[in-house]
Amino acid sequence: MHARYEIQRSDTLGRHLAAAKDLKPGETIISDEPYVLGPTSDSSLVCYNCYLPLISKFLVCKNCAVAPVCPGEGCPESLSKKCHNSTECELFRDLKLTKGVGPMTMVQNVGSLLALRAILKKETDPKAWEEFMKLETHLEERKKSNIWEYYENTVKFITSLGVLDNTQDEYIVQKVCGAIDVNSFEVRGPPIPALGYSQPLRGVYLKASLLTHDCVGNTHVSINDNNVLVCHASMDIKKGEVIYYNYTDPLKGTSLRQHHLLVGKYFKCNCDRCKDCTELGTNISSVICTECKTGYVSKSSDQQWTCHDCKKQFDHSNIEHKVQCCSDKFDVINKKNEKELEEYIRNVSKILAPNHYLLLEATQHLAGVLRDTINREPHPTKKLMRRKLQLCQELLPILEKLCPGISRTKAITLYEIHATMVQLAKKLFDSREITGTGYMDKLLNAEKYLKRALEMLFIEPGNSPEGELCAKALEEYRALKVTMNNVLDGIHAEGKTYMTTSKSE
Ligand SMILES: C[S@@+](CC[C@H](N)C(=O)[O-])C[C@H]1O[C@@H](n2cnc3c(N)ncnc32)[C@H](O)[C@@H]1O
Repeated sequence: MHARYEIQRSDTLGRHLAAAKDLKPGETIISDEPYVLGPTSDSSLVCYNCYLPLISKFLVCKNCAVAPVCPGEGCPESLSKKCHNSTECELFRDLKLTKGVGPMTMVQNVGSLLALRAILKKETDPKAWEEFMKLETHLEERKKSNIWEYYENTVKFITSLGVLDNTQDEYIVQKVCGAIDVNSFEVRGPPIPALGYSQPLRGVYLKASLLTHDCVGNTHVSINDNNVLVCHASMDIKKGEVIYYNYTDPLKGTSLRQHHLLVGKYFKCNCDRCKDCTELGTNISSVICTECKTGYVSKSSDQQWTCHDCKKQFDHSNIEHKVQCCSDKFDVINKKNEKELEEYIRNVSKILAPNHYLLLEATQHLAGVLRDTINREPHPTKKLMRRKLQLCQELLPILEKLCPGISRTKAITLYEIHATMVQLAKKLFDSREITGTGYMDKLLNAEKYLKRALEMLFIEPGNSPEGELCAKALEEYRALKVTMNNVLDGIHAEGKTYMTTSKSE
């Protein structure tokens, strides 16, 4: 395979990746095995082998007699990744024999397992360790912050094991913790049986850790069941252009994204979106002007809140207090309750710009609640379907701007639009509110959304929720084709020919 990227270095970005050739959307740029994988630093006890939570009982690995593992029959067969592998097991056995390390020490230090595993690679994979130690750590900034103190327990624990051999133990352990914090990716843990969710893990990937950030990325990253990270181009990337990955949530406003980057990654983002107070015309952080009542008030780079239309300037504490009140209100409402979400949207729409991130978040929750109701009820109403469709269609143009090209949230939104269009069209046809031709028009329109969703979902790993959605969407695509043929047959049976009457909805 020809190299798709090259490593470059600049004063502002440090080491980063640039395209070594023109890259097409969906093209694989990086495929990367984890250097290290493990529980987060604030994790409760999990099995060292499969990462399922150990709630009240656990066994100890038979060989090393140190690592806490699943009780009963052991780890589920399907989770055969063996994260507590034979190399680690032997190292732990040595620690038991030479240092008297017991299982309770490991139980108490599950939050330091990732750092310990990263350090043990020094012996087992010295070349990778060398690369790992070159990662950005921001050690000087960390020394001056609470994070240094936060990791003191990890320093104590690892030092007590005697796995490092010099007086620089504290420095090395803090450096390892810094490299993990600055460079790790969130990895989905195994689904917890009966609960249906997974605990997040963290993984460091040496190649992917060189991806630099932009609030509008040009890549799509997924991590498959074997914990292999795959980075695809999400749009056209020309040879020589920087390859970006968005470290933050694209549906959050600039202040929140910048705070996240500053606190967790130690830099101030200066991308085009961050420099534009309208955030690419979305006004995702803006409020409605109380002076002219129609314009949007946004914060410019000089921290001044100004109405784009009437130019009135507002006191920052006043606006920020208003937004904070809307955010506090959102925190306390029941996000599974349709009425509460509708009321919240109605109330804050009087204060916040229509695409404000708080409204987008409420919209996403409400669309999810409506989806569940529509799929659960035997006879969901058209009103419910139309409302869900409206919410998803409001979200789509924002996603097109903030996540151009291939995007997971966009794929899910497109899929949901298609699903509701199909359900609504069937209901209208069954109640004879539309003719066969009208039904066909609506199905063709839904098919366009489904095809776009599928184009994006195809690159998702098989066993991820998105991969499962891809399989479901493919089934529904086949079923849609069958329905369309049946509808066409019905039209022909009436002696008519089908000619589309609408372009799109
Ligand atoms: C995951 S590392 C990326 C590789 C890193 N540049 C290096 O030299 O090893 C993340 C760090 O890269 C730097 N970085 C990434 N994106 C940046 C950006 N858009 N502007 C400034 N610095 C950035 C920051 O120092 C950040 O903490």
